[in-house]
Amino acid sequence: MYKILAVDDAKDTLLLLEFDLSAEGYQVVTTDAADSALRLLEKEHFDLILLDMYMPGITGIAALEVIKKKEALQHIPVIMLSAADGEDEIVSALELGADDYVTKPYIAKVLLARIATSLRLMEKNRELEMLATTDFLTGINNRGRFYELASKAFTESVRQTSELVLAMFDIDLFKLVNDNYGHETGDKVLLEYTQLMAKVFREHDILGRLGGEEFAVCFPHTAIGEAINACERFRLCLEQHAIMPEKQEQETLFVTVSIGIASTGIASSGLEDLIRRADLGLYQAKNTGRNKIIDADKLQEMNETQESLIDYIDTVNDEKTVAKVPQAQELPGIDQKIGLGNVLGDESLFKEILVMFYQDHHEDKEKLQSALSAKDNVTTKHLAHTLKGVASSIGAMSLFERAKALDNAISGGDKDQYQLLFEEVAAELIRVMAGIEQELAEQLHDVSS
Ligand SMILES: Nc1nc2c(ncn2[C@@H]2O[C@H](COP(=O)(O)OP(=O)(O)OP(=O)(O)O)[C@@H](O)[C@H]2O)c(=O)[nH]1
Repeated sequence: MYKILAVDDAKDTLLLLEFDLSAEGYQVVTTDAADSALRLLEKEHFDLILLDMYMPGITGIAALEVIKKKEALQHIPVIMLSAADGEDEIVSALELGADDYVTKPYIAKVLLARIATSLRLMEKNRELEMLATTDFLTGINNRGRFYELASKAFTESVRQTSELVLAMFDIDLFKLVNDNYGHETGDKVLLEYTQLMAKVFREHDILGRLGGEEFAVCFPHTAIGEAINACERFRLCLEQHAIMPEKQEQETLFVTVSIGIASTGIASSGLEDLIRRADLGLYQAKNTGRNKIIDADKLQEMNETQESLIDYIDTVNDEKTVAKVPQAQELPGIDQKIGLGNVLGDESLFKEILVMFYQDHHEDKEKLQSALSAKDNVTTKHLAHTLKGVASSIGAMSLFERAKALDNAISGGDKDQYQLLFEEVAAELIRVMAGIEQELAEQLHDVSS
């Protein structure tokens, strides 16, 4: 049943409204002043407001202005009730966002018809908003809506100096589910996975599907330890959750998830930075066996400890005797802190890995281009996916982000974007490879000869 708030200083009009609207099946709440109406709107939910233009104290127009400026109220349709001669006021009310107006004394049939039209429009708007903000398969926030809500929560956390945590989730080896059980079962897995998420996480945690099998949760007002516990609970629940495939003859299946987590406990320049760090944790989880949670803040702390250890060793030893890996700025596109951290600070191993990376991937640009030209999405996806993984291991974070964008676009079938995203990957590949070529020329030569 729709609930309508009727605001008018004339008691007889309120009585009439209450009678006419109740007879039509609406729930009616009446009040004779705008300030009490605004208080009621703070406390209760209403589907429509009937607002008299002229009232002592705060006028209807002033109240309308307040309503249309408040995010939580501005979507409620407002029908102004006005004396027949108030044309200028009617125009200003419509300009301020009133949805309609009805002149007094009103004709019940006309008023009811206009209320019905406004409510119908409101429902249509709600539906459109749902479609624009909800993921069609799982019913949770889509990427755009997730970013919008998480950004708001982030700003709020800065204002209130409270901690906020962001976790990125990626179902492990999900491609195999589709390959072995079919796409329909893959969809079922995504749906049950989301239902489990909604069950395990709290109502005010923000859930979103960012694309494919990648999800995120933003935990406002939460300490990192609590968020890790919640994620661990989810990881365990999922691991034990049996899913019935669509084809009955197939065996029950189980999936696992890798999770990267980061908090505002460590200085964050913004939501993007938090997401980037959580993403880094996620790919570390993927690269070190999957089905686990990696706290990216710990990775950072570890890197910082290693860095000070390296600095200490450097000062103790004679510079010439320490085989130093080129510094971060000497290797374009590579964050040495991350790359070195991934091999626990072992510099010579890091060099070897860079050489291997060069050997295995310096022709990826050409390979990607020819796969794209041949419209061979399987090969393009494979190349982008692999590149994404290895780029994160060596700390080539920009390359990682670009390969990931291409990988996601292919998973989402976003064909218009392929060439553009490929060009971004290609440009970064050239930069990273040229840096390695220049700095590690000797090692590359040793390996090839
Ligand atoms: N059924 C189904 N599959 C999807 C959907 N969106 C993306 N996918 C599939 O998800 C798979 C993602 O696979 P990859 O990105 O290769 O990664 P993975 O197999 O999960 O491997 P790791 O992430 O390395 O553990 C691809 O096969 C996509 O086709 C969807 O809405 N439904």
